[in-house]
Amino acid sequence: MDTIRTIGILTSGGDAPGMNAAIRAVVRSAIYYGCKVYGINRGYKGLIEEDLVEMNLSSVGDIIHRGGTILKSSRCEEFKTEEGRLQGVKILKKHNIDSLVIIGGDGSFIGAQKLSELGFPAIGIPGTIDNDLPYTDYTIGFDTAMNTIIDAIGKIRDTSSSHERVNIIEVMGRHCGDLALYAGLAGGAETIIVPEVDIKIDEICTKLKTTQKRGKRHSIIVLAEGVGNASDLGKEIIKKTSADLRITVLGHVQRGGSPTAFDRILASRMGARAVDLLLDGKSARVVGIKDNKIIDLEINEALSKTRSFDKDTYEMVKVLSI
Ligand SMILES: Nc1ncnc2c1ncn2[C@@H]1O[C@H](COP(=O)(O)OP(=O)(O)OP(=O)(O)O)[C@@H](O)[C@H]1O
Ligand SMILES: O=P(O)(O)OC[C@H]1O[C@](O)(CO)[C@@H](O)[C@@H]1O
Ligand SMILES: [Mg+2]
Repeated sequence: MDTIRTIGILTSGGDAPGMNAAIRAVVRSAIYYGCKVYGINRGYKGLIEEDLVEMNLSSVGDIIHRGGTILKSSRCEEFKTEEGRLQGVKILKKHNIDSLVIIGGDGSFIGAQKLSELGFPAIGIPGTIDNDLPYTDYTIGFDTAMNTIIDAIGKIRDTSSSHERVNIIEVMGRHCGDLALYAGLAGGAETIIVPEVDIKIDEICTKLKTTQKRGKRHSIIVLAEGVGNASDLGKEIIKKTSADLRITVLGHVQRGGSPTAFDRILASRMGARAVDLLLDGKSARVVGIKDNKIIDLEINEALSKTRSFDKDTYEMVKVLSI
């Protein structure tokens, strides 16, 4: 346990279902091992503004099943500046906080990396629906968001089928196509469009025509937001096919809701590992999961990895959706 006695915890960037389960795991493990924990509200913004409160075992009661984050989240431009970060460190030191657990996505991890460069011990837990961190198989929230999308696809499929329509469903994920790919596969989408694979409008329209010819009454196109917007794509498809087409932009419904069992378990395991690392005197590391094993690695190494898209699954979907 050595020197670490007071841990700060915050959630940053877009919220993700399962963040609460991760907070619970960090707080409960840390207290179990005799540490004090401060919850910092509203991410890096709350840190700079000294919005923090000491947490106890009950602070994290009744939250494992709740979406969102009890600590709230934000995007904070000021933390991208050296002055902002130094102010953050000043607040942490004022409260004798000697290490920080940051639950967030790639942007939040850059914040954590820069904090580490200032000599402040930080550990990152990946919490984002986007699944866009290459060093880990899954980020907390991805599974829940994927299931939310699948649920929506099922409902849209019913009405698309009744009306023999094409429906484009635009999903989140920033520059990452994972949500579109796996939700599209599980939802039986006819076409999946992701930023990682170039697809021409003619290919999309040909697929529509061939599936219609063999009697399919509906067509679901899942579009990742990183490619472009559904409305522009819809106009192009109508020009070439005169399809009866509707658009659904799923939006922030994908960020909410009770986390799946997978996300709750993942978050709990990652939260506990983060505390273990701090107790072992480690810092500047991030937690992840590979082949169902919880892993940790240097934050610099994690951020330097490049994403490899699951092209095999993408190609398989093409075969299965003919
Ligand atoms: N280059 C940077 N230097 C310092 N801090 C950063 C940097 N980039 C991002 N951050 C901090 O992390 C916050 C969250 O980043 P961002 O908005 O990219 O979300 P994220 O953590 O990637 O999560 P998500 O993508 O799921 O919304 C930013 O608002 C900022 O405070
Ligand atoms: O909540 P905001 O700020 O509109 O951000 C939306 C973005 O955040 C995410 O939900 C998570 O990074 C993205 O998928 C999406 O592009
Ligand atoms: Mg991000």
